[in-house]
Amino acid sequence: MPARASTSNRAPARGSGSTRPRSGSTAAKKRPPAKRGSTAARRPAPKRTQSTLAGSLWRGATGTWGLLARGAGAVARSVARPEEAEPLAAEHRRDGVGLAVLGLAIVLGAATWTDGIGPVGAGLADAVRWAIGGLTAALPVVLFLVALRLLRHPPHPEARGRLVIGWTSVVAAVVGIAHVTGPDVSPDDRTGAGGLLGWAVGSPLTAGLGSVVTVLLLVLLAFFGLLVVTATPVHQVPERLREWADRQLGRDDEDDDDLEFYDDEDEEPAPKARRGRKSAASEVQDTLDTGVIDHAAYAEAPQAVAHEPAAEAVPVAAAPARRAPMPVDRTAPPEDLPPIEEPEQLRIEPVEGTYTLPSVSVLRPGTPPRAKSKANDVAIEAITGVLEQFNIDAAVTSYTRGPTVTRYEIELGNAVKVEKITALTKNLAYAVANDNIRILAPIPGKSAVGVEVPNTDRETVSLGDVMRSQVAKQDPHPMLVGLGKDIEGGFVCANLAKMPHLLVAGATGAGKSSCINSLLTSLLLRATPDQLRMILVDPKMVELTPYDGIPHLITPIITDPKKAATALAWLVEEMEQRYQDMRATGVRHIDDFNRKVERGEITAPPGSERVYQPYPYILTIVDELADLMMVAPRDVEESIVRITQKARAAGIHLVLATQRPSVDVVTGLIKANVPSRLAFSTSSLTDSRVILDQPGAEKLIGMGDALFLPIGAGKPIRVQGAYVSDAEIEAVVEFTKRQAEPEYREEVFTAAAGEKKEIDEDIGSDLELLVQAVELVVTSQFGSTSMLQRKLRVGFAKAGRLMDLMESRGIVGPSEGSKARDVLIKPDELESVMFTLRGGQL
Ligand SMILES: Nc1ncnc2c1ncn2[C@@H]1O[C@H](COP(=O)(O)OP(=O)(O)OP(=O)(O)O)[C@@H](O)[C@H]1O
Repeated sequence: MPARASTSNRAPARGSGSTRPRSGSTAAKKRPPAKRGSTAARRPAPKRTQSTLAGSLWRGATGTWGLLARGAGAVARSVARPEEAEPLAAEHRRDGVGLAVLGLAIVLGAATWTDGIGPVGAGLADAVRWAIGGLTAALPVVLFLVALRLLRHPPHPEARGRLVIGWTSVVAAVVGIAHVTGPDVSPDDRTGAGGLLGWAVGSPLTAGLGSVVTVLLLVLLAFFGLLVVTATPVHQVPERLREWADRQLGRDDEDDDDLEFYDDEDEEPAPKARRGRKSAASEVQDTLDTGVIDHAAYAEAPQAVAHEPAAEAVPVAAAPARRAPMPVDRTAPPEDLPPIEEPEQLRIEPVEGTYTLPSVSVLRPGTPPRAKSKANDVAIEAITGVLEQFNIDAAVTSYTRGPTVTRYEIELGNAVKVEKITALTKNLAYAVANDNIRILAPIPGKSAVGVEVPNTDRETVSLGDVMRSQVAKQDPHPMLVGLGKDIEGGFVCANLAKMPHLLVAGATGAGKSSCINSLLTSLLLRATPDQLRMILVDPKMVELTPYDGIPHLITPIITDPKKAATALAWLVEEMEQRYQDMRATGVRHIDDFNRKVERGEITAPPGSERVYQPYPYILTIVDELADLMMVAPRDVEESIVRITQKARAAGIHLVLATQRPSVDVVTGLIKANVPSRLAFSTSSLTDSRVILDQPGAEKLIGMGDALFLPIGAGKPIRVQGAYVSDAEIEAVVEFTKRQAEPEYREEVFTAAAGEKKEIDEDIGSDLELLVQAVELVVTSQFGSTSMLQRKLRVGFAKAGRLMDLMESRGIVGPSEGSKARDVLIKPDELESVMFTLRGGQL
């Protein structure tokens, strides 16, 4: 249990920061024992056999001499080259220097303030007096403080240069001032004023500038020295003084007894007692060496963990017993369910006869989950080892094992910064031998830091298990889909109608297609064609082929991106139509509309030839958004934005998948309107940011490992995607196909063309001329009317009309007098513009 480590425990760890070996045992291993040991063992044996008295004496003398010589040599070498000698810890060297300075303070104090000192001490005091004059009287106090500082604080090698410059300036200024302002002294006896040093600093300045100016300059030098020593820029002086005063006041409240426990100071801030112990001087120095301390955080830290003090932390071995790793309700074993009988969406008539949903028993069960395995114990040991090596007061208190990763929960001791764990990400990854670890600091909703480590023995989550789980059973909504299992082993389902639109993205091979298969299979298990209609867009031509011919389709699977753009335009029209009906009947959601139509509570207005029918949900799945965005970026983006902004109430939902989550595919507008995101493993942090607006997906490990960010959630949840095999898909699809035929709606492709016909009227007989004009303007990126006159051999009036037609279609900007107009279309968008101009035909 890594409760606060004692000083003796810390020593070797500090050593680890130096170039010397970290632990004694390692040091022992690294020293070359073979040389010393073997030499010592071999040498005496042959000599003992032929010894005489004289010879023995001679050998004894030479041996003793040799030993002494080797000992002296070793000491000399250790002083000269400590890194090659028997290691002396940095702490011991610093303690030695501190004690030596303390000894010097005692000697000088005795020599200066008393008579009880011998000739050596007196001589030393005289020499010091000769060097710095009257300031010698204060030197023992200064040396005492320096000794305290050395003994109580860890070294800060990076501050050494600054401190030397600062203190040199201060000392030079003080002895200089003492020389100028002190009594006149003879060159033979400078002991009264600033001594030899004072004379060296003060006399040249006084000779050149006069004593008043010299004193002023030396005061400035002393001030500069203090600024350097305290690492305080001039503009921060008031702030630092205020902080210092605050600390002084705070310290006055503390119990004086605390001061007695004043011991070593270490990087780890300790609880209240430690704060009390800290002298103002040491706090100032901490501030100087480490930058401004966040005192608010410092004060709050003990409270943050007050409910669970470090002393009561559960030892690692007991951790799993203390916490139930899995919530029972969500991980209850899946069970066979009858098909949903009372769906929320109302039936409509197109399917003749009764439509039976496929049974979920068609889907196979997955690997049985395991609450723990040997791999978990090994990982706990590795993580605990890292915490101990770095002397962090924290412990692995429990863990939750998911199908793909296990999350180890680390609880921190008092006043341990969370950043200390996050800074160790690489060391933790090294210790568990996996570079895909993810740190959650903290775990949302918990006072613990989470370390997610991939399981070496991962489990497959089958869609069958998810759809048979209690979570799925409790919600009979036809749009409920099985997503997978979360990190705690709980099943995760999502209602597509509530999302209301979903972006699925991730690198190739990360598990998107498997996810879309799971979504589609879930829907086929739950929704009849009366409840749900689909438009499937599959520009890759292979991914969605198994679903060809299912009765839920409104159109055959669309593989042509241009046709997909047209279908999206139709969806916009359909949405508007539904809105008009809802407005006319005063309902706000398609579910209410359907319910009221079913009950006969609303009918079409008198005089209208229409008969209201319940509307099915419409789900459009685009398997590769990038392909659509390449063909007709503007139209596709516009349709998607219009659908996503309003379609929720109209029962129209989009699932957009892409393996290229770049900003030109998932544009800002699309992102802003598709609030639910499912990110599979991405190849870069940038991609993760595009999908989730935060990092994380780049740390996923593929094969269905995903981060799910549902609408309104701040933090994504980690989910292992459900897997459904091709055979299972085929079985489900076959079952649905036997029930009913798809009823394709021709208007999906003709409606948009019809709309274009109106545009054609506007263009009239000038279509071919306009097409040529657009081609000219877009390829040359030069919107000039006179160019059109020249190249198309038309008159000024005709060229002007063509230009106006182009302006009305957003191809060129408005007229700017005699200047050429701005061309708003790039050459690579030309094809889609032509397609639109020609009324959706090539
Ligand atoms: N949820 C899952 N559970 C287990 N294995 C999975 C899961 N999802 C994907 N895999 C494995 O990963 C492989 C690739 O997955 P998939 O084809 O879904 O990736 P993709 O992201 O769609 O790739 P692409 O963009 O190239 O189509 C699958 O063949 C399967 O073996």
